[in-house]
Amino acid sequence: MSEASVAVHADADLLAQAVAARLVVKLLDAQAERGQAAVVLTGGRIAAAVYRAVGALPAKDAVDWSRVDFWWGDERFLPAGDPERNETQARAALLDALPVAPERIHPMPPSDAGLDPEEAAAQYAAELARAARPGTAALPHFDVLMLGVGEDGHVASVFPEHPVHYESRPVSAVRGSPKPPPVRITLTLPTINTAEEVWLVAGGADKAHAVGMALAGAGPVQIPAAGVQGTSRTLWLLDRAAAATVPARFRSLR
Ligand SMILES: O=C1O[C@H](COP(=O)(O)O)[C@@H](O)[C@H](O)[C@H]1O
Repeated sequence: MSEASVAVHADADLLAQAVAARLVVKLLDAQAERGQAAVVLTGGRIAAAVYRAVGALPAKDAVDWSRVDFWWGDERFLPAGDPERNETQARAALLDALPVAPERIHPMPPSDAGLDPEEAAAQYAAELARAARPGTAALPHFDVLMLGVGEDGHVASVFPEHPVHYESRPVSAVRGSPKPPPVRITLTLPTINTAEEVWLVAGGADKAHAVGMALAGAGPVQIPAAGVQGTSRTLWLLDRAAAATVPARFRSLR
């Protein structure tokens, strides 16, 4: 497990551009090492800005997008194509414009697929297991997993004090989400923490309290972002407003 590090950018626009540039480089490095790459996408406002920024980068054409697997960290359990789905957002902001391999896009099941949320979560866990190295793991290798951070400190759809914290399966249905919509599907924190690199991306003053609490060592049940650690790297990517209460010991890393 890795120690957290923090990078701060002047504003949300520069943050999105910097994360986009990092993502392209990370995918290039992964493809150079492994011949392919796997990224776990997130949802929310800053994520959409990052996806748009990737789409605008000339260097994106250096990535072999047909050898990138796209997974999701969480999903709002809504019908296919609903604009509030994280999948719909990522497709519109980036994936539809890239030469991706359709079979390497792995959205979480929508609510109109004939499955209840628990069945949908189990189906996603089975899809992850199929992509794992046979006999060695229940999950694929994730080169980078991106997370937004909620004002309450939630990551993916792991919310403060929610029973999902006690779920032992790798993917969980979430009922009674405090943020709409109330039904969701999420990777659990132990699953998130199998990723090689986890990037927590947050912009705006409304995120400052949660970011500060997480980096100050809050408990993960109270502030789920505090429970996130990549196996090689845990990187907080912030704008100045979101970084306002980052503890002093991280300041030299800015
Ligand atoms: O509902 C969700 O919210 C968070 C954060 O979204 P933001 O708009 O406040 O940045 C997001 O990371 C998560 O994937 C999503 O389902």
